Amino acid sequence: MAKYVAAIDQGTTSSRCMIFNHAGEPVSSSQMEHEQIYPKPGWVEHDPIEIWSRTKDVIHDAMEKAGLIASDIAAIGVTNQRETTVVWDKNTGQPYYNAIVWQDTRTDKICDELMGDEGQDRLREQTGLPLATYFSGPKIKWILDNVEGVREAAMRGDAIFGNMDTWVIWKLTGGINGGAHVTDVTNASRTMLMNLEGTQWNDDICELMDVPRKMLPTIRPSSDPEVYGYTANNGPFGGKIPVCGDLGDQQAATVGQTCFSVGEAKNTYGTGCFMLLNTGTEIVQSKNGLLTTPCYKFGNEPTVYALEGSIAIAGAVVQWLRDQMRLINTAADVENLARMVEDNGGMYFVPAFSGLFAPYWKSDARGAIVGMTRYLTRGHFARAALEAVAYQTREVLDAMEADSGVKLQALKVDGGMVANELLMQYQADVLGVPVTRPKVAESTALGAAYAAGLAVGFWKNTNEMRQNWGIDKTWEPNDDETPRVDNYKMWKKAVTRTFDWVE
Ligand SMILES: Nc1ncnc2c1ncn2[C@@H]1O[C@H](COP(=O)(O)OP(=O)(O)O)[C@@H](O)[C@H]1O
Ligand SMILES: O=P(O)(O)OC[C@H](O)CO
Repeated sequence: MAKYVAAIDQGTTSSRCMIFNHAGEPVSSSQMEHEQIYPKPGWVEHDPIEIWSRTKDVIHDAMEKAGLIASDIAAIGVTNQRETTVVWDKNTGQPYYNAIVWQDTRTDKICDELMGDEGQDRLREQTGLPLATYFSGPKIKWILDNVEGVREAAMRGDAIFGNMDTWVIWKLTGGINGGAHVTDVTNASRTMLMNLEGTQWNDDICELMDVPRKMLPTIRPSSDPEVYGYTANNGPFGGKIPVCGDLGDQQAATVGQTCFSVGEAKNTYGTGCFMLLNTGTEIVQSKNGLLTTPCYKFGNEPTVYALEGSIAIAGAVVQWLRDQMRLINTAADVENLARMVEDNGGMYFVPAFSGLFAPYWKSDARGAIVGMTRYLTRGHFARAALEAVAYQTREVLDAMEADSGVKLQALKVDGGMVANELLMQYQADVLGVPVTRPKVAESTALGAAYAAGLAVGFWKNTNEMRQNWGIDKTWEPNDDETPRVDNYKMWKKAVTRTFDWVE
């Protein structure tokens, strides 16, 4: 009897393989970063071949560390950076172009044209999303319009599209030898080509964006007892295992944090930062700049939806301080550097590197550092960068409370940045509610494992998963009102300085 479930988490910064036992505890883990490619200002790409190669490496490594073979694994779940777009030749397995990453802003003109006179919310009712560079539909159009021969190949049925979930599942289940070309409702929705209601491709929007319908994957449940496909004997797991869980990474973290009831929310601090609030089977349209998105669909049960506050730059600002500014050597160093100063010294850093996402949706905003004086030191840069993550989260939480009428009592957090204790305390101070980190902070991978395990009966129901959740640490808000009131007011003022920058 297989005692474990494997999860592959293909994130913006790295790819991970984690193996969990029935108690939802990680028994093995392996992670590798991949290259971030910046060909022009505002453009961000990944190499899909490098990503698949890293994925295979982390699978081998995680299996080897735990001394496991394929028959020990009951099921595999995949979770992924959402929206990032790959178009490849199904006969050769070769991508026609690098993956265009969710943060990439090259489709701003395409989005402007698509808006026409109707504005940013033209497709919001059907898709739950504003027209923005973030989503895959316009990225597919860019590849079809700009890479020679791809449109013709798509018309012939040779060029196929996928987000990273689709790419990884296709590869895992055999690739050119009959790999499954599938996605799940959570990922499909982020293309802007899917109807929220009914969770099917919308032919009118496909036509509007000039995307041939036949290049799109089949939309399946996030946890699918019918199984997307099986790993090949000569694949990285070395044997036949059902691949039957697929969730966008933010939805996976919501599942991993066991937010199964209406009104439960989590916030994940990775490259970006994403807060999701479970709204049940009801589709709640946002009036305050949030997204409406499927949260998960388990088998034949109805789709559960969420309100989402997406922040483009969170951990990415720390990477930028490390890789481009060379202020720190490792991401973790940012905490010590920030602790060298008492406060932000009046400096506010709005990292609108990819424009501003929720709640503003301004593609033409760009980053700004304001309030600078000669008093400031390197420590203030680190401090202001971390504070920016906390203020952006407050903006999203305010919007979520306004949209849902739910007053959050505590915030469940996870992701790479929650190792940063200074940030977590400041987050509690800015929000005025406790912030809680679970025992397993890799909620994203755990959520993908839960989706796959549920499909094969490894976990019987969501109650079993809830029992696995436990608290590692809680940060209580400080009594001092300054961060909540005065600093947040200055942050709001700083944000306005980034608007309308791109001509
Ligand atoms: N101790 C830390 N303090 C602040 N940021 C951190 C810390 N550790 C990691 N990070 C940031 O967290 C991000 C990685 O988190 P992760 O959840 O793995 O992201 P992703 O899923 O987007 O690849 C990186 O952007 C990194 O800069
Ligand atoms: O890779 P992450 O964790 O920053 O998540 C990226 C999101 O899925 C983008 O929508």
